Amino acid sequence: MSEPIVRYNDVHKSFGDVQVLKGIDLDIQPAEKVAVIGPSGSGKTTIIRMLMTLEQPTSGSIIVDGKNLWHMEKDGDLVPANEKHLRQVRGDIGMVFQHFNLFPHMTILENCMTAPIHVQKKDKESAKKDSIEMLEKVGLGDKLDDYPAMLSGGQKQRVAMARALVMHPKIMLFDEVTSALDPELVGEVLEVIRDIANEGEMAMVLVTHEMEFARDIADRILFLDNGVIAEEGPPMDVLENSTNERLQSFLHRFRT
Ligand SMILES: Nc1ncnc2c1ncn2[C@@H]1O[C@H](COP(=O)(O)OP(=O)(O)OP(=O)(O)O)[C@@H](O)[C@H]1O
Repeated sequence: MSEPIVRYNDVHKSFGDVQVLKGIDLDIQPAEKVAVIGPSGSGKTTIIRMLMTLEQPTSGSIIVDGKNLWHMEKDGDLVPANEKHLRQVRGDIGMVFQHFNLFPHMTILENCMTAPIHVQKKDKESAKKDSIEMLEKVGLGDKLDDYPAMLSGGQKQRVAMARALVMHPKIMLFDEVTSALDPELVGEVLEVIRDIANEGEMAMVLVTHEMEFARDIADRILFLDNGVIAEEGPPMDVLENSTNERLQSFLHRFRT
């Protein structure tokens, strides 16, 4: 097996007195697709927000592509990471949120071009070319000059995906990206994720309540319960064959 692209080592996270993650050990392989399921409040979002450096573990470490997220080497010692180090690590990771977080005053093309120009320091022409290519890939090649307010929720979410993809991340994180959508718009967004997954190159971590979708595209499903990974394995094992009672009752709620 190759070196993992992501490694969590005994990661704990507390907010005040509340222990949200209680010892997460997890390796994710390059190109692996991992779906995270679990009850509300079990820590699913916190797990992936930590990968994006939006939250810092209370203890334990997270390694992304060989780089420690929060610490860097200096003169042979591990010291707290500086902004430059964090920017470098973040460069490997793209994230799509439940709420689209688009810039309302920019066209969708400008929304996509901003990070390549300002973060990756690409020239405007190549940022534009890449952004158009990604927007075409998510089916929005005819909307380049529209503003976010002119788009449906599904289209906005597809812009958010193009904006993350244009950075060519090694890992894509999806945090309940269909939860805020009207039911009839969910399919078009899942279809785009499925296409990205089928290309196969990137590792993907998806927090989702779409069990059928998780079954279809994930290599592995993690059931997070009360801050620990209570069950994990291939979709069939987790969704059909597990004897974990908490998992069974969680799944039962989706089936009824
Ligand atoms: N910034 C924060 N400050 C304080 N508490 C927080 C913070 N972020 C998360 N929490 C708490 O941590 C717990 C886990 O939250 P998290 O969002 O990771 O759960 P989740 O499994 O994604 O839930 P859901 O399915 O409802 O989105 C919750 O009790 C939440 O209130």
